Amino acid sequence: MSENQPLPPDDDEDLPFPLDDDDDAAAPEELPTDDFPIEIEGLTNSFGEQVIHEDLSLKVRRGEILGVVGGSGTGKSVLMRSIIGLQIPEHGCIKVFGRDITAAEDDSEIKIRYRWGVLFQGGALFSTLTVGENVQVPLKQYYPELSAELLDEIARYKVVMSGLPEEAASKFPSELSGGMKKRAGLARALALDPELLFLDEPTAGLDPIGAAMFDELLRELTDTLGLTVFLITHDLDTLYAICDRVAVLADKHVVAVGTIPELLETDHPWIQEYFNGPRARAALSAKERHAKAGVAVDKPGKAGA
Ligand SMILES: Nc1ncnc2c1ncn2[C@@H]1O[C@H](COP(=O)(O)OP(=O)(O)OP(=O)(O)O)[C@@H](O)[C@H]1O
Repeated sequence: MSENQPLPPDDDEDLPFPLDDDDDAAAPEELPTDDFPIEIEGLTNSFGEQVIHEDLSLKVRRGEILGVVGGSGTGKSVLMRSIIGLQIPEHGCIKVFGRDITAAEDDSEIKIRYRWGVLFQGGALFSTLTVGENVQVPLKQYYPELSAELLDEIARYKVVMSGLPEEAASKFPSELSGGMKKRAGLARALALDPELLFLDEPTAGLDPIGAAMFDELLRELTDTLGLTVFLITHDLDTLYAICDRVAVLADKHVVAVGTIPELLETDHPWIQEYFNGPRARAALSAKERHAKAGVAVDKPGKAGA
């Protein structure tokens, strides 16, 4: 750990884990689970007069990568923040692993945070900490008894798991490329062996090859670790390549959720324009080209890798 105190993240004000010293937060709890680790019912969110969500409902299936799409400003990030307890909704119920997140009176009451990992849009890495130290932050918080050696070892393991060379653990965020930063953020999101992963536009700003490699990694990790993934994206290639289902936000709620062929059967104008536009056709034909070249296998994610 650097002697410097961590400064707030350089590019996002949010943290994917609490920084309070609540000892209870580390206590493992047996919580009821079912086939929907996330269940949202009748959600309403507003900022002043601006209503973002109105009567929004959505269920996320265990083990799926759910793509979340919608026009700019439709409230995708606000929805994610609501699920992880950073945005208190006006109305509605959000259950994560069967626990009503909205019923928690304060942050420390949300004791299931260790079961999810978050990669915010900008990565939100501590700029004064190395990548390895960034990964260690949530580990130290939830497992303060871990030795420095073990922390180092776990952090290196997560760094490599995220597709970075081991040496990257000792680098500072400013020494990394954009793609490496995303992977470093992913390593930190995976620090606590989460069951749920929240990703806000993870491939934004990456070149197409870097984005495809990130997609491939994400699909592999999801399948290997049995993750459930809530993935906000504008990237049509990502949607076609790795998402099991896609939820569409429009008109203040989820207007449709399903596989892309199922979405195409709806007559919602935004869905038709989005999935039938020239960029969508290009993404689809790229996927088909990969399939013809023998890259595709039975899982959706392998096609576009
Ligand atoms: N803390 C806040 N205070 C006031 N308004 C907010 C706040 N956070 C978000 N908003 C507003 O809520 C709306 C939805 O924002 P959000 O970031 O969820 O959109 P988005 O769908 O993720 O957009 P994009 O695709 O452009 O990232 C926007 O109009 C935004 O200005």
